[in-house]
Amino acid sequence: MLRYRRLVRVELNVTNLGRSSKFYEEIVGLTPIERNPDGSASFLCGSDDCLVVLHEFPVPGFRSIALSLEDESAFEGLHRQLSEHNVPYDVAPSEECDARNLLRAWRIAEPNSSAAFEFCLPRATAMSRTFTPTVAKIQRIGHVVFCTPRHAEAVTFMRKVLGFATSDDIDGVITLMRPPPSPYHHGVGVGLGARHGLHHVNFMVSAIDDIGIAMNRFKREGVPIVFGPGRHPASESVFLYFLDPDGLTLEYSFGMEEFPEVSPREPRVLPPVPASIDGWGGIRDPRMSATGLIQPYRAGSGWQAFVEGVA
Ligand SMILES: CC(C)c1ccc(C(=O)O)c(O)c1O
Ligand SMILES: [Fe+2]
Repeated sequence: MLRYRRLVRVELNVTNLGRSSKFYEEIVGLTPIERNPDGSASFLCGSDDCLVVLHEFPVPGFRSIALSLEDESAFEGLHRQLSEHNVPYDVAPSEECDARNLLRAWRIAEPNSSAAFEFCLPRATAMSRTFTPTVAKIQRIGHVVFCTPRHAEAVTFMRKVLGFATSDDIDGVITLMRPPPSPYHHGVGVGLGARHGLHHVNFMVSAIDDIGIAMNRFKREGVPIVFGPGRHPASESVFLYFLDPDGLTLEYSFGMEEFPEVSPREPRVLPPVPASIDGWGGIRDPRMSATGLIQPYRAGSGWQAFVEGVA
């Protein structure tokens, strides 16, 4: 079985790097650490040392997601899986690994959405930088949810090839998956959508107060709240969704169900009704998850094979 350590990095495309850098630092509460040689901006996210990297790009949306694997043997398992299913992968050059303090990293394109998935092994020596909680006690990047017209096929790929386990399914609408042996209800979600796009990025916070304080901060700062506060019946999380300056949807949540590695409960299929998404009866703003395209990645032709023109 493929064994993952955690969701370690999400890279997003934003149309104005200065504006978004200020937002992700001052409103979301990430710790800026550096401008990268390619001009992107890196932010520490949470006590788990996750990274959010923002790239300036004409079309806002998703660029890549990175999961760390448990150890070298997991790479052998990943190689077997990708080879058996004819999924090409690119190997990170040594200078990229040096810059990111990694032993190794591979990148694939999820075949249905062309979303770039990276798999990496961090070096044992942690980099000398720490997350400083400011406006929210963020623990980690909680999950990334994509949308694609090929929802069922993408779920099958993530289950059969990447070994993700389904925790719950909102019937035919959203499938919430966890990369084993992660205990958290989901780290990746796939939604049915008219576009290959970003649905939202979740930040797991430490206390219910983080949600309430954020709600009032967003109101003061004119940040659009598009859903919540509410509670997800699937993961039991209390949530609050809001928009970044490009209209990308972000979520704070607290209190997510955790699964035991041995004998976890069976996945449920919840009916495709609003009550399956918010037990408190909230109604989503139509702007929620309406913006954000996946920048396609074309594996097999070099580490930086992102398609520059996104339709
Ligand atoms: C509305 C979305 C996709 C959703 C549904 C359920 C949960 C959960 O149970 O935690 C989420 O986090 C979601 O973002
Ligand atoms: Fe979510």
